[in-house]
Amino acid sequence: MSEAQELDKLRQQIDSLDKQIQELINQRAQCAQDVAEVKQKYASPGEKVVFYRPEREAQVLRKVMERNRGPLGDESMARLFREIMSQCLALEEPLQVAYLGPEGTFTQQAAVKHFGHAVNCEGQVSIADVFREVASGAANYGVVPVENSTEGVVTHTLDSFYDSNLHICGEVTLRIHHHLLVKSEDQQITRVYSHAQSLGQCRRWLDQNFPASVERIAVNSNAEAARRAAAEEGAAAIAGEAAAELYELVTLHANIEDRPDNTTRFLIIGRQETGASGADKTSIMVSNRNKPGSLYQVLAPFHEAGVNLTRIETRPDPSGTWNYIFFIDFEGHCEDDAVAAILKKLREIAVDYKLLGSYPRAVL
Ligand SMILES: O=C(O)C(=O)C[C@]1(C(=O)O)C=C[C@@H](O)C=C1
Repeated sequence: MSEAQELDKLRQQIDSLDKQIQELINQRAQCAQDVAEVKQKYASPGEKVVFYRPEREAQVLRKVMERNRGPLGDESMARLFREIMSQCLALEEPLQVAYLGPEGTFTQQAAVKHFGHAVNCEGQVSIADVFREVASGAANYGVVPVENSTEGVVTHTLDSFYDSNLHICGEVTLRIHHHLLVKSEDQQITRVYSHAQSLGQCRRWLDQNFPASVERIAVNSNAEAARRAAAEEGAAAIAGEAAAELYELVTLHANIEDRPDNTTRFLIIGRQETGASGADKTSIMVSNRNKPGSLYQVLAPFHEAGVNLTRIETRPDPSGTWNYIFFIDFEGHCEDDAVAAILKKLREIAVDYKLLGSYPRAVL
């Protein structure tokens, strides 16, 4: 057989498989439409039907990864299903998602990683605006950064939960690669723009590669930094690929983050609580009297029940000087017996306590 004949034979196979895949995807989409009808049928009069089910999506993606035998990798296969499910959900209800913008930020990338491409993403100016959009119902869900493996906590996000009734219904993690971006290669760089967190994530690289006379200027977002680098002579930006593409910048140095495993975790916030997926996390905020042993009192129930803490963060309590709020993340769902018993104990002993949400552990 000639090359052309061999290729023709294989391509016929691909055409036939594509036809079957396409038919199956449409059958799946039809099922999702039927699911939507069932959800509507059983809703109480006047109840707002919740079409998006994060726990079910996490289960679907985990199953895809578990049964995958290749040659496509587990994550690549899950990303394909992520998109199929995104399109299926859009048939049930087109979701509005508010994210910390503007366009080109890592938070936008996180939103797409979590929801797929079939949602309407709207960039917001601040974390407070993301919370407001979701609380007012203008957006179904919001995406905000909460911590970075190099620079630590995003305090605005944690503080926003203090007087909000929104729930955490998901998390996404994103490997963050920063690049030094310029409008053209042949200019003298006199200042570098970026978000304060990103300047921190590239501190050592900046120290080694630029003299102190090159100003480091913190701006609202990496995308705003890229916009300035595109507009101003002598300016460079530290930002990601999406911002570089959006503002047509040249990458002078790639991957300049100090730590190669630099990762940011984002939260999905919404107005509904999320059911158990089988591999979940719970986030709470709790404060106790400022006296010896008060943190121990809060943590003891976790130790006694053998429940693993994944993070603990302390923030000043806005209602009293030198009082503190602990933000605690741990494994398990608030419907699990062991977790429910811990939460009951905390409600009894703590001065203030709020369940921020139980949600599926990040799959992708
Ligand atoms: O199972 C559901 O509740 C569905 O609506 C179906 C489906 C899917 O396509 O698998 C779509 C959207 C939901 O967020 C979860 C899953």
